[in-house]
Amino acid sequence: MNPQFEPIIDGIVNDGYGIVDYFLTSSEVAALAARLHERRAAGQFRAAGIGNQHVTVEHAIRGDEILWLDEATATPEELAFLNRIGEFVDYVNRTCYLGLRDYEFHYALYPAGTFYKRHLDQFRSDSRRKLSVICYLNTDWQEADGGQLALFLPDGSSEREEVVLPVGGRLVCFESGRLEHEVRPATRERLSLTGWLKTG
Ligand SMILES: O=C(O)CCC(=O)C(=O)O
Ligand SMILES: [Fe+2]
Repeated sequence: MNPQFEPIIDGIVNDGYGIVDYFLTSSEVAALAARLHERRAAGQFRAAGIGNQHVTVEHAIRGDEILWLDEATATPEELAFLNRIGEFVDYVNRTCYLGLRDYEFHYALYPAGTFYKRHLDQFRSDSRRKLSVICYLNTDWQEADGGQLALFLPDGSSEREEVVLPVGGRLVCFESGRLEHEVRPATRERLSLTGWLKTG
């Protein structure tokens, strides 16, 4: 029983999503946010696209800029993050038999006023993404800053909305093929590491 991993799994099983605060310490959040800003200043970020076969940039759907993490060029704090995710993957495989084999993560930066409209994370042509994981890298995020992640949870024949503030160090996880969600606009830049735990 892992005190950080177990509540995430419990949340997914019981509520349709898992959430844990302080997955990252405030110094880890600050270090990763600093790496993000350095890499963006170095021109490594690109506007995020839609789709996986024909990728297009559609600002009316999503306005974030992203950079995929690559172990080969990762800094110590990025490697520490990926290793922690690797431990979570091993834990999920020991306790849930999802058969996860791989994971991929990108930094995301939403400039103030940008958003990501309601969507599912699984591609129609590729169902290997099993769990979506988002870890926020914001310092001092307040309710008035906006930028909520809204989760649309099935509730009998209708649905219920849960909103999550992108507080630094907080991790949210849900089933990629099941849970529709959206990112609401914020009044300030909104930072995260977002990724997918995949089969095959
Ligand atoms: O940043 C978030 O809260 C969610 C991001 C998201 O939905 C995605 O990148 O697919
Ligand atoms: Fe998403």
